[in-house]
Formats: sequence, C-alpha cells, structure tokens
Amino acid sequence: MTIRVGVAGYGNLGASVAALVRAQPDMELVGVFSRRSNLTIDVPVFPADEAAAHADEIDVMFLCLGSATDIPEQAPDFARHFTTVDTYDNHHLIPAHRAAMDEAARAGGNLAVVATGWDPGLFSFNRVLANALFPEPKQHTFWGRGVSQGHSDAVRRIAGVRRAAQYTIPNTEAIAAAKRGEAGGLTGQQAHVRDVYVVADAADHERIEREIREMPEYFVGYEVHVTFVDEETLEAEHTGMPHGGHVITSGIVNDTRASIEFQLELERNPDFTAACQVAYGRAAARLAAEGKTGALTVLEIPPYLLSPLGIDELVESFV
Ligand SMILES: NC(=O)C1=CN([C@@H]2O[C@H](COP(=O)(O)OP(=O)(O)OC[C@H]3O[C@@H](n4cnc5c(N)ncnc54)[C@H](OP(=O)(O)O)[C@@H]3O)[C@@H](O)[C@H]2O)C=CC1
Ligand SMILES: N[C@@H](C[C@H]1CC(C(=O)O)=NO1)C(=O)O
Repeated sequence: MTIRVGVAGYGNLGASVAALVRAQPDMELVGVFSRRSNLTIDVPVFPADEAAAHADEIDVMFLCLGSATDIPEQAPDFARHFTTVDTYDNHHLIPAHRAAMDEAARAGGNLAVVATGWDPGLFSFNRVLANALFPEPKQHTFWGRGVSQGHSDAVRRIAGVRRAAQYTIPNTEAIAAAKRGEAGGLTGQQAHVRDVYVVADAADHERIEREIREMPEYFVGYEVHVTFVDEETLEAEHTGMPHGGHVITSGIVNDTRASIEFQLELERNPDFTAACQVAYGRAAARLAAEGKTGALTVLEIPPYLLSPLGIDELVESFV
C-alpha cells in the first residue's frame, strides 16, 4: 500500500516531513499546502484554503503548523476532510485539542492522530510506560539544552517579532538528582531556564518582552531571559536547532530499587520530530484503512503499526 501524503504548513517541521516522506518506501508526497503563494520548492504547492478539493488524492495529511495559534485555528477543518497527524504540543490544552479533533474527524468519517512529536509524543508514551512499572514511581522530564520549536513559534506569533529562537536549558544538578531518585517534587519550571533571542524593532522591545514573560503555559513560572539581537546575529548564531531530553523514572519493586531512562540527543529538532510524525502517519493510514475514526493519541496506537515491517516480521526479529 502506497500512502499518499500531504504536508500542511511549510516551516521547519513541514520541510523536514516533506523531505523524509520522499525517503519512505511506502509513501508518496502529493503536495504541500501553504498559506503562502511564494514558496519555491520542488514539489507541488497548493493554497491551504483549497486543501479540501484534494481530499480524494491524499490518504494522510501531516499538519506541520504552529501549535500556538495555527493548530487550534486550522486543524479541525483539516480533520473534517482528511486523516490527519499533528504534533500539537501545548501540553495543558491537549485534552481540549483531542476533543475538538475527535468531533471534527468523526463528522467527516476520518481519523485524527494528535500530539505525535517527541514531547508530547514519545516522551508521553515513555512516561506512561515507566509509571506503570512502579507502585510509587518517581518521575521527572528534562529538556535541552536546545531549541524548542513550539516556544520559538509562540514567540514569533507576538506582533512585531520578525524572528525568534528559544533555548531550553535544564539544571544539570537536577538531572543528576533525578537519576539518583532524589529530585523529589521538582517541577519543570524549577528545573529549566528559558533563553529567548528575538529580532524586532527597538520601539517594540518592552512590550514584546512583557508578552513573552506573561505567556501562559509557555513561559509563566520559568526563569526567562530575553535578548534582542539584529537579523545578522540571529542568522549567524541562532539558526541551529539541536535539542534533546530525558524521561527519568525510578521506584521500588519488591524492596529493590530500579530506574528507567529514555533519552534523546537531537542534532536537529525538526528532523527528529518529522521522524516521529511520519511513523505515526504510517499507523494512521493503516488504522484509517480499517475504518477507525475519531481522535487518537500515541497512547492508543500499538507500536508495531509504526514500522514499515509487518507484525510477523517484527516478531521473527525478536529472536
Ligand atoms: N511535539 C513535539 O515534540 C514537537 C512539536 N513541534 C511543533 O511543530 C510546530 C511547528 O514548528 P516549526 O515548523 O518550527 O514552526 P515554523 O514557525 O517554522 O512554521 C509554522 C508555520 O508557520 C508558517 N511559516 C513558516 N515559515 C514562515 C515564514 N517565513 N513566513 C510566514 N509563515 C511562515 C508555515 O505555514 P504556511 O506554510 O501555511 O505559511 C508553518 O507551517 C511547533 O509550533 C511545535 O508545536 C515541533 C517540534 C517538536
Ligand atoms: N514540543 C517541543 C519538544 C520538547 C522540547 C520542549 C522544551 O524545550 O520546553 N518541550 O517539549 C518543541 O516544540 O521542540
């Protein structure tokens, strides 16, 4: 089965997904759907607001839009017309997003797989798996040092911001304490600093910095540093997008201590996120072909559906 895919939104993630799809043995890129008409890329580009006309040509639509505003505004309409896969990452609003996508997907008889990146996504899967192993688990998540695409996108949505990069910096002593099972009730806000680099006109600096610091879910509660730079500096020093993180869980089982850690080291965040999203696109195509509708998270999708191999081949590789 060749999975015919579309990419909605051509930013860092969309470009990574489009490139990765073309390297898949079982996928074909039909085209990119963008709000911009000036994209010069080597695949067909269609206006985002005309996507529904292509519903019969596409099996899976990858939603590579920004989570801060694009996804809430656009994703349900895509779900009415396509099987969709998104990387929505505003953690606290995922239940509402899942409900909205479930309603929209069911209205169109489609499947919507939501929050399929690495956090939320792979880290969510690993948090649930690890917590299930211990009667009283101790679990902490750390990110970075690296560039959060979601936080960078959220800053770029502030009026007057021309470019932005947000670095997440973990407290390394907190990571070491978590590995020892001694991090207690440490929160994400306590364990990370957020460093933001912004290109904007000087007249807007004070307002922009205030809007960043007051942004709920993304920045409120964290130690935040905002640095305004010129375009040349941003381009020269802040276009790389490395990232990574840890999910560290420990506990006592039958009076013996055990710990489990899931760690990522990413040379380039969008490329790895694309790998997550494309793998869940494969699962979405298979589930949709079976008639599955509504919204699903990574917690409800069997891992074998992510692989281009069949379950029998995967079981044979156990040995
Ligand atoms: N769950 C996870 O682990 C992860 C999730 N993500 C999510 O992916 C989302 C997208 O990230 P990312 O691709 O870096 O965001 P970008 O800002 O690069 O792109 C977001 C959207 O903005 C539009 N856009 C991009 N570049 C421009 C431009 N120069 N001018 C005007 N519009 C532009 C595109 O839509 P259009 O083509 O329609 O204009 C694009 O889809 C993030 O918001 C984050 O939530 C990312 C990494 C990990
Ligand atoms: N969703 C994040 C992926 C990870 C990184 C992160 C952070 O640095 O706060 N939180 O989750 C992203 O957009 O990069």
